[in-house]
Amino acid sequence: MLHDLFYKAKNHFKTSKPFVLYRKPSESTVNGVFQKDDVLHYVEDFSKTGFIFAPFNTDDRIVLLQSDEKHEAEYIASESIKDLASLSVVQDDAQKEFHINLVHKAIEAIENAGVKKVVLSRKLEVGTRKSAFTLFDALLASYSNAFCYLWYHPKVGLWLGATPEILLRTENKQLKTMSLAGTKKVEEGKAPVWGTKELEEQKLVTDYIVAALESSVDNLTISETESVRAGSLWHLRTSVSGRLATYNLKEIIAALHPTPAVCGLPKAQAKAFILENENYAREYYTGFLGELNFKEENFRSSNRRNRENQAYKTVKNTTSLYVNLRCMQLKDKKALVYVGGGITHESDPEKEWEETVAKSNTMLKVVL
Ligand SMILES: C=C(O[C@@H]1C=C(C(=O)O)C=C[C@H]1O)C(=O)O
Repeated sequence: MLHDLFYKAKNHFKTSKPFVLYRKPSESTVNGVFQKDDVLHYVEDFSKTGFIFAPFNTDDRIVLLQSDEKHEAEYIASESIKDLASLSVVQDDAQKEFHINLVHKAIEAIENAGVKKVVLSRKLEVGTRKSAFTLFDALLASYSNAFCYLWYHPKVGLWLGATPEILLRTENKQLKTMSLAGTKKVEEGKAPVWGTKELEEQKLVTDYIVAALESSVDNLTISETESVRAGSLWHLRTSVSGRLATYNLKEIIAALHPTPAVCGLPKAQAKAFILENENYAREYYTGFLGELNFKEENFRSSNRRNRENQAYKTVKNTTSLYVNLRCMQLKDKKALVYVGGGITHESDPEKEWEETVAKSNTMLKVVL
């Protein structure tokens, strides 16, 4: 039962032991991975099994939560959670001015320094008395097609999120990823109409992913681009899939992360711009998280005529990683909410600010 899973996680939290609770997009199972001690393990070569939590900056190390115990429970919507109200958050004028100046600076770098796209972000803080578990429950209730999680390590912190973006999924050598970018607010009853700015910035991401995978993935298939809804926002999404020539996760992740959906193009220049000009550390925001090398058992039976019923087992190696977006960190009774957006030569600074405000509502709706 979900109650028992939460109870177990709460005990882990009280005794300062690492755990993660998560539900994959459009699934009803809530999974729990529990580590028995508070050792901080790191990913070395992506060969181990566990739940990983990676920062934006690839110079920093990736945390591996060891899967000493795993439990799961079915999510049943709780009656107590009402539809989320629309929000009015007091605007932070200083942050707005800083962000708009930052966007201007990026547009200058795009016009003069050969940068094509850079994703700029900020962190906002709001007080909250709600517990991490209440917030996670609200995420589960509100965002059924997102990857919802609550992650804790006493030596790292407490993070929650509801992300719409897959970094990659592998099932043995079969690989799936996506290019997700471009943002529009949902107007109920209306289909989104995309402008060239969004179409171009999303295509940059698709082209980058295809180029990054081309040499190591066979039968690369690229879907049509479609509009997908994430809470009260629309995004553009193209799915990319294929078969890995050799199973080398380290190489594939290094080729993909950080994609221009969260960093920019060219990658090194955009990353340098971000690290130099955003006035805070992203930490795990725009990093990635999820299951690494989980074993999935499949039972198949072949009942040919009246022969003996042979059941046999195949074991699949699966990895499911998500980009850490629409997320927050809980610290000292405060929610630190992280939001950003892609800047191109067509960006309007005021609109870019508004886009970050709209994205912040995904978390603020459950916090406030
Ligand atoms: C950077 C964020 O989102 C990313 C940027 C988007 C954009 O620029 O339109 C859209 C989806 C994500 O790829 C965020 O949510 O903070």
